[in-house]
Amino acid sequence: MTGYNAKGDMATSNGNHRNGHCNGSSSNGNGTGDRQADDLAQENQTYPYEVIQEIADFIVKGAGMRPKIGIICGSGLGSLADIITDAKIFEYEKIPNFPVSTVEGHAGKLVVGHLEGAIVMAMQGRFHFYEGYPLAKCSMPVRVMKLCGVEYLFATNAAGGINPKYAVGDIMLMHDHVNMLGFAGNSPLQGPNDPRFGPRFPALVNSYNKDLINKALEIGKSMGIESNMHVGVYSCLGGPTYETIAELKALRMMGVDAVGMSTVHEVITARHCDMKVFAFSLITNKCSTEYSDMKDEEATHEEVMSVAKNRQKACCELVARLVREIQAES
Ligand SMILES: O=P(O)(O)O[C@@H]1C[C@H](O)[C@@H](CO)O1
Ligand SMILES: Nc1nc2[nH]cnc2c(=O)[nH]1
Repeated sequence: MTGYNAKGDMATSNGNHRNGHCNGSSSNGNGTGDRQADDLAQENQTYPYEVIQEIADFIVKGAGMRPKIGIICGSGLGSLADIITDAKIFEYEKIPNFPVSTVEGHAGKLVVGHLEGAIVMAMQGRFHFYEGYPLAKCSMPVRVMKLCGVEYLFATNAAGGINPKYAVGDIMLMHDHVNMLGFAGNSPLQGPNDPRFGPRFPALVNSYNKDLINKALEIGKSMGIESNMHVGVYSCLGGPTYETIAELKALRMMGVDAVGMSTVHEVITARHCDMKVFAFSLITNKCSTEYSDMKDEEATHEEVMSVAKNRQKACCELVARLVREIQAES
């Protein structure tokens, strides 16, 4: 199989670099390297269709089943994959050309199995821009899901609540996003477009499936958590820093309700290849937009993980029941 380095570029050796911080030096073994090929590879951070196909084939063959729904577990929400039965588990290290998870709360396992009658594949661990991965690499698994047969992407995340009405532990169903990394000229679709995945210029106005949002709201009602559920706008920043008050103010002025460090590039990649998307944020911390509100407490990843742990039951139930409804309709 073709080797790709940690930047998602073609490597000329057959070694799969497993470290997110590859030095980018030539790997053709002669010490000088084919500079032209290296430069081209650096520019082209996308994975060729054939490589994605090989990874998908590896997973489908290894699992012995073809998933219809893909789930990305946010920070501390890995238990979403624990409710999958008859599971075949793939450690990221053992999947050819797959990146590795480097963040606490992201176990680095792909779980394929049954949930509520549907075949699903769940990522226990996603890839973030701040880990040193280009966006195309962060969202490469979404394309793998597509070629495995996935039609629906469920993306979940932990996020800070900017909307003053949001409380810690609330769930915000995403109905739109502000792509801050995109504002800065960064996209998972940068580089040559392969029309086998999707069009050069995809539209994103209907990215978040309204039917799935409505179903989730109904499920929330029947779970008795409707007052802890919102529909709102998420924005992804590059991280790994949490935001300053001035940044939070600016995001709020732009209509952002919750802020995180993921999901948007996954959604863009999923919509590009025509998957139906459902996404939600678990509000793990409140973000104040006023200096006068500043208290001693600051956001920490420990707090994020602890809130996610406390709310995992509700998140699992929401996901499971939505999967059941999708399965019942098909
Ligand atoms: O993977 P997600 O977006 O759920 O993780 C959020 C963003 C950072 O990775 C981390 C910060 O606490 O949580
Ligand atoms: N950027 C960002 N990501 C988060 N993930 C969980 N909480 C936060 C937050 O407050 N800001």
